[in-house]
This record gives sequence, structure tokens and C-alpha cells, in this order.
Amino acid sequence: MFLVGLTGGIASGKSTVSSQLRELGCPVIDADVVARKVVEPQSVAHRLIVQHFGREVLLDNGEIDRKKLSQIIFSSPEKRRLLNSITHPEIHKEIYVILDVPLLFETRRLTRFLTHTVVVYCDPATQLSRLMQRDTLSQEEAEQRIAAQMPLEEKRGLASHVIENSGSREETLRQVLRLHTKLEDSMQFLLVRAVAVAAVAGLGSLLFCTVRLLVS
Ligand SMILES: CC(C)(COP(=O)(O)OP(=O)(O)OC[C@H]1O[C@@H](n2cnc3c(N)ncnc32)[C@H](O)[C@@H]1O)[C@@H](O)C(=O)NCCC(=O)NCCS
Ligand SMILES: Nc1ncnc2c1ncn2[C@@H]1O[C@H](COP(=O)(O)OP(=O)(O)OP(=O)(O)O)[C@@H](O)[C@H]1O
Repeated sequence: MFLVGLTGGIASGKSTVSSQLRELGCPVIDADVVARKVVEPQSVAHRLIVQHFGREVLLDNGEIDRKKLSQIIFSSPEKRRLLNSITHPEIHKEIYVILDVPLLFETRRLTRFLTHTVVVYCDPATQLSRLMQRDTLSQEEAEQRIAAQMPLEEKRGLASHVIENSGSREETLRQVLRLHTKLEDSMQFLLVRAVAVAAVAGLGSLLFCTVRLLVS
């Protein structure tokens, strides 16, 4: 599996190329589309934009007036940084992808590319009866299929998160909502850590250069 970042300057053709790739069957996340979604009315980013840029950047229907906001931020680096500091954390929170792979731990190759793994667990009796019912299988046939995979107990031990799905769909949804929040928080943490590492690295090279200058 590859994770590919696509970029380029404004109007260089990113959307054109990404939609061509999408037509070839590649799943694509367009950050500009995400950026539009995170500033919809009632969102955190919308509230902060109004707080910092005033109601004059709103259209009559309450949506952000993108033309007006563009004029402001592209003529002032300070305002652009301010808008970025509001929108980027919200955009990054939205950009995570779920790969649904039954044999994730059996094949193992994929796991090194993943930041988190989630195992959906249900007790063995529930698993057996759900499989027999859904695929109209005899008990023997169902047991054979279950035995072709790593036992769920073992998978549970390897996961970074577990969803317990022996109960109702509603109980599962409650866990999924908690997981979603956790994943979003963890994205934030990773970003903050990346920025901190970059800052420390920057400081390190600055010190190195200063010492070299002083020595020479
Ligand atoms: C400035 C806004 C209102 C303009 O909206 P509009 O619908 O007219 O354009 P759209 O969102 O499609 O952006 C068009 C292009 O402008 C460029 N651009 C957008 N924001 C920025 C920025 N903060 N700094 C530099 N270039 C930018 C990008 O090349 C982008 O592809 C909007 O882009 C925005 O809210 N930007 C802040 C969020 C952001 O950084 N988005 C970029 C994706 S991470
Ligand atoms: N090969 C091409 N031939 C002719 N027109 C093109 C070609 N590629 C892109 N365009 C046109 O150029 C414009 C900019 O392209 P596109 O919107 O794909 O760029 P972008 O990099 O996604 O821009 P932005 O950063 O503003 O989102 C669009 O009007 C698009 O239709």
C-alpha cells in the first residue's frame, strides 16, 4: 500500500490530475474540499473566523464569503497565518482513512504503514451464529471458515483499539463515536509532535551554525 501526497502551485492542475486519478479508481482526499467542509456554519472554525475577521466575511445565508476572505488573506501574510492557524488543525483532524482488511494481521505486510489498528471483536458463539445466518452455512462449514483465520482473541491482543460488537448496533455506534474522537485527538497529538520535532531540529541547526561561525 502506498500513501501518496499530491501537490503543486495554485492553478497548476492538482484538481485536474487528482480527478483523473480518481477516474482511474484511486481513492483521493481533496484537502480543498475538506477545507470547505470544516468552515460550514456552526463549526468551530466558522465561529473563530467570525470572531477574528468579523461578520463582514459572511454571506447573507451565514456561509463564509470565500471571495472576500481570499481578498483579505492573499493581501496580508499575517491574516493568512491567522486563517491557517484556525483552519489547518480542523482540516488535519478530518484527514484519516480507514482500511477495512480482514487478513490485516495474518499477512502483516500492511501493518507497518498504519498508525492505529482497530479490531472488531465479538464472542465466538455470536460470530458463529451470525456467519451461519448471513451466509446460510451449516455449523461445520462456518467453523471451517472461522478456523481459516487468526482467532479473534489473538487479533484483539494485537490491536491498538478494540470495538466490542457482541451487543446491539447502537452499543457499537457509541463505541465508534468514542473511537472517532480518540483518532481525531491522536491526529492532533501527532501533528503537534511533528511541529515540535521540526522546531527542535531547526533550533539544533541554528545552534550548530552559530557555533561554527564563532569557531571560524
Ligand atoms: C482562502 C479561501 C477562503 C479561498 O477559497 P476558494 O473557494 O476561493 O478557493 P479554494 O479553497 O478552492 O482554494 C484554491 C487554492 O488556493 C490556494 N490556497 C488556499 N488557501 C491558501 C492559503 N492559506 N495559503 C496559500 N494558498 C492557499 C491553494 O492552492 C488552493 O488549492 C480557502 O482556500 C481557505 O479557507 N483557505 C484556508 C485553508 C487552506 O489552507 N486551504 C488549503 C488546503 S489545506
Ligand atoms: N492540461 C490542461 N489543459 C488545459 N487546461 C487545464 C489543464 N490542466 C488544468 N487546466 C485548467 O487550469 C485551471 C487550473 O487547474 P486546477 O483547478 O486543476 O488546478 P489546481 O492546482 O487544483 O488549482 P487550485 O490550487 O486553485 O486548487 C482549471 O481551470 C483547469 O480546468
